[in-house]
Amino acid sequence: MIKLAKFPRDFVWGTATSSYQIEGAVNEDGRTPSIWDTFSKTEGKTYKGHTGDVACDHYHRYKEDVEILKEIGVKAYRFSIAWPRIFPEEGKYNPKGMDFYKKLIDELQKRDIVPAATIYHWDLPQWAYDKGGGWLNRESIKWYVEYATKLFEELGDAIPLWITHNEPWCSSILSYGIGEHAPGHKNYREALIAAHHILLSHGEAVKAFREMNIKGSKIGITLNLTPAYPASEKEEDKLAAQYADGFANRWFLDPIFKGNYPEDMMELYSKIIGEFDFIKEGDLETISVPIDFLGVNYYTRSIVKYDEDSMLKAENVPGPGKRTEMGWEISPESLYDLLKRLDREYTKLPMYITENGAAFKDEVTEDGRVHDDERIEYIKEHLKAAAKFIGEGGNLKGYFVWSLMDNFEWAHGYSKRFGIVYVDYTTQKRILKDSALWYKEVILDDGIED
Ligand SMILES: OC[C@H]1NNC[C@@H](O)[C@@H]1O
Repeated sequence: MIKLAKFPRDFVWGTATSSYQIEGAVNEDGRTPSIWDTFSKTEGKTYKGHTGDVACDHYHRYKEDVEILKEIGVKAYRFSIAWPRIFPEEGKYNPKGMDFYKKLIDELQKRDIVPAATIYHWDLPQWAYDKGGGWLNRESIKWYVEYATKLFEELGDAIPLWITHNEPWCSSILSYGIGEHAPGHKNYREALIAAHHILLSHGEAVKAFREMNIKGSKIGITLNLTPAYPASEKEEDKLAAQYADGFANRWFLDPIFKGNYPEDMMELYSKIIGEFDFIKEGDLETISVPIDFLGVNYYTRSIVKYDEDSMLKAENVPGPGKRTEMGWEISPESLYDLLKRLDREYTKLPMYITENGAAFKDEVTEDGRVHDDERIEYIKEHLKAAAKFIGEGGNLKGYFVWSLMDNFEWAHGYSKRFGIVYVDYTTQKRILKDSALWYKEVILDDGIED
């Protein structure tokens, strides 16, 4: 068989999840509600009112799930830590909450699986939101640094890869501006304030991490990035793509890697939100403190045409490619373009694809299997794009499939399945889909064969 794409021997093959999406046990061992507990219980916010109350019951089944990770043969496992388990109230540390993660890490270490921990994957403690709107309150930075510092103290060098935030675009723009995610605000000025404080909290946590000098551990941030393409060669469509790129990507990449917000977007946004009075002296220096790696979450691209009436002067145009169950166009070549652009314009640091994957209509067939050929094809094509980038000298060090298992897909509830492991939510039975069996072979071969 010919090898389609070969990866380095030390390439980090992984899968990813997050606390609120898989753990359940929302009232156990001292955990208090997060904004997602509140949001998912608010009428009309999630598909059929689905919540993370039980999810995949991972809090009780973590040993079984780590055994599945071993069976698939992953080298690393990316999970997130639930802030409301660690600090159920402001300033009140909860050791029982930390114990769960110590047991999870212990199970991973016993199987030589590298833990990669995301500090914040959207489950802000409700108490933080109740104090001035959570990320709208500049005090959130202090609360976050206290939380992160406790994690560094208790888990420190047991976690070789620390990720400060997952997708700040989602925890700010989607959550405070568009309103699709918790806390469900629809105020663009608030969205930019939240984004600024989240980025500041990232920088302050990196500074705290450096002061603790944790041997063998690295720290970075994960951004969801969506390359934007003009619908035509018309200048106005190119301008639309520039704004769409600024909206999705540069508003976060520039402060982190260039120490400034993008001028064109500042100008565009100033017409909408007025003064940027929430940006204080020294903030951008903090946000742009050096990190060790960049996590890239990639799913799809956008194609836009000029639209005079829209805030961003851009209107999405459907692409020609096939779509996933999320309606996202499948565009592996755009992942290659994205990685090349990051390398060219932003950073030579190591990068990890910390999420890539797809939702498809998965069914358990007569044979008790899930023949998810579309997901295999999706992952294969994106791995080929990654291999091409590496082959050209790109500093890509790893790839984490989103997701290890089907889980709570936020506003879509359990209606969208991203896992390479199927979860029967009535029995909590796990079934390795064909994609998990295929991924196992890819990991064994460090490469893809057709
Ligand atoms: O939409 C799929 C995934 N995208 N990134 C963040 C995760 O929490 C989502 O489930």
